[in-house]
Amino acid sequence: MITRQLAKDWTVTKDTSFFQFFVLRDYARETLSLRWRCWMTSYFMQRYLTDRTFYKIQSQSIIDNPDQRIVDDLSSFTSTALSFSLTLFNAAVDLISFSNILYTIYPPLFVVLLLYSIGGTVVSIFLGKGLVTLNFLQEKKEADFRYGLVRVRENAESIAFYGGEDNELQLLLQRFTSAFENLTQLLISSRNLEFFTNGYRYLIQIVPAAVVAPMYFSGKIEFGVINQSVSAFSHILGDVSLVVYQFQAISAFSAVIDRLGEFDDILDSSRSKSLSDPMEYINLTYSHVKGSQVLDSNGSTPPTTSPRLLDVESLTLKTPKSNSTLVRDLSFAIDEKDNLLVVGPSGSGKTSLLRALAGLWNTGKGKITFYVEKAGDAQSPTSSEMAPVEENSANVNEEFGRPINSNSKSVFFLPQRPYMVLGSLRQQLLYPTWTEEVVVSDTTKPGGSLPFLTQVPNSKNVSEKHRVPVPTTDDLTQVLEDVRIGYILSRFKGLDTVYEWSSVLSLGEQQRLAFARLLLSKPKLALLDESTSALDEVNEAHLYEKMKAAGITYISIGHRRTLYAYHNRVLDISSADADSRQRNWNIKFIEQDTLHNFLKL
Ligand SMILES: Nc1ncnc2c1ncn2[C@@H]1O[C@H](COP(=O)(O)OP(=O)(O)OP(=O)(O)O)[C@@H](O)[C@H]1O
Repeated sequence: MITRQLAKDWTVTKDTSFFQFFVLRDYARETLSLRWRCWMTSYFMQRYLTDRTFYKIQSQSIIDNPDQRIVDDLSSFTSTALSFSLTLFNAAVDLISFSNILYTIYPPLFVVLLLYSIGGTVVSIFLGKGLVTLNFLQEKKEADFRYGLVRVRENAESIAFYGGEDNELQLLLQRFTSAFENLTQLLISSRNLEFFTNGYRYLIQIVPAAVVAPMYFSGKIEFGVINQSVSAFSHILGDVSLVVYQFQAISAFSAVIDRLGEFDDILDSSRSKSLSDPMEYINLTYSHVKGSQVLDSNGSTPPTTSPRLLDVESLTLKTPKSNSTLVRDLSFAIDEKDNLLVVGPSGSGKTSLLRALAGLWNTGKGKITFYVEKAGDAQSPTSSEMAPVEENSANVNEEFGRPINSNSKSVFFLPQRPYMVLGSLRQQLLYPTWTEEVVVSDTTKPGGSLPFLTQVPNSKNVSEKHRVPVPTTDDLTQVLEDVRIGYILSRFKGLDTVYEWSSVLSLGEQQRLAFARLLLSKPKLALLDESTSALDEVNEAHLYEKMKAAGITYISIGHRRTLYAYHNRVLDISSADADSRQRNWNIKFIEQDTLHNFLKL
């Protein structure tokens, strides 16, 4: 009795262990897939955020929804690729084991089975050939729909002010309907394929028994061989019919591969050359050599002996795709403490000039040279201390003569729309000069970290890369006082609480926060695109005074007359005439008298 109970227990334990094996196998597969995804995600993200590829993709609308490709496609690629490989491996082992059995019993049965499966595969491919495209479109449409919802969340206040809920609802419904219609097509195609697959699966079940039974009745084989042949037959049928049985999953997988392949090609091409690949381009360089100080009667070069910061030579700037000329043959130079105001009618190309200076646009021709260090150099010496070494072309792509990453912290750009990062107030202030290294804890190892994410080569290491000490809490508090938004510290309970800053701060406060970043970063040259447009004149004057006191030279774009008071020259760009070869700009010194007249008007 006891022995029987023990034997039963042992059998139960044995069965349980057998099933535990499957649990462990699935766990191992999922873990492997997760790690693979982790590596691929950091690999794709790193290339996406290098060389401003994200900007090129977005501004030139090169591919749809890169975010969805990084999140969803990579996830389903890694998990499906692994489970397919295991399925293929199992099928191969199964096929080898059972082919021999079936072939020994009755070779023609084996041949019939092979022909049947080849025929089935051809018909499935024919019936389901539209599924890949439909799956590709489904991914795109679902992502478009989700992006529409994200935009509503991001622009909640503007939509609420406009009272645009009904329009938003219609736009979102359009996107959803489009996804729904495509999914309906997908379901119909899948249904047709499924009809065939079911027929294919059951039609042939009877064949092995029907073929082998007569052999049993004629005494050629034993009864057990019939069962053996049926079992071997169905195993081999499953193995050689993988394409037929899994066609829907395979078509979804190929859609994912197509989307990722397309994305991968874009990321690769962006690395080797510009995505637009024009014949002519603007040559942007960062140099350690002091610029020559040629005096020019038209005011494009100031008569000073201060160190040179920027040279713009014969710059003709065009829009990226339409190739229409915005600025023709522009030349000017900026020395230290030489503050330039850029004015002109709306749409004349003022922001585009800044885009060219930042290296975001290179369509056109001419040369831009910054005489400052690029990011990652040792702590900046003053310009007068700069050694007259040969031109620094380290950040210029030799092959194509284009900047690889000229995001020098000696030159600081403040864009027209203030940008608030996701995070705490401290992170807002440290952005973009300092950043904390990403360390993601590995839940499988207490206190461990995932190696793939921490080894991203591009992640900035504060202490080594910038060698400028990270501002302390006191520095951050002080700079908030300097830009007159010290009060937000008590309102938002210190520097380390996380809010949706673009929603809880007014536009003017966001602009002052952007100036706080600038003052902390202490660049040599700041390029400001209507960066005080939301501020009152008193605050505007205060911020310009702070910049001057910090020894920052600046180029500003703006429409306000009050801005003339903080600049010594003005570059006036007029709208370019497509038929004319004349230059459409002029540059003048701002005389105090002229200034007073202006301000009086
Ligand atoms: N990505 C783009 N592709 C093609 N054309 C563009 C692109 N971005 C802007 N433009 C066009 O380039 C022209 C100049 O734009 P830009 O933003 O430089 O004007 P702006 O002088 O700064 O105007 P505003 O004073 O209104 O800000 C505009 O006609 C604009 O439509």
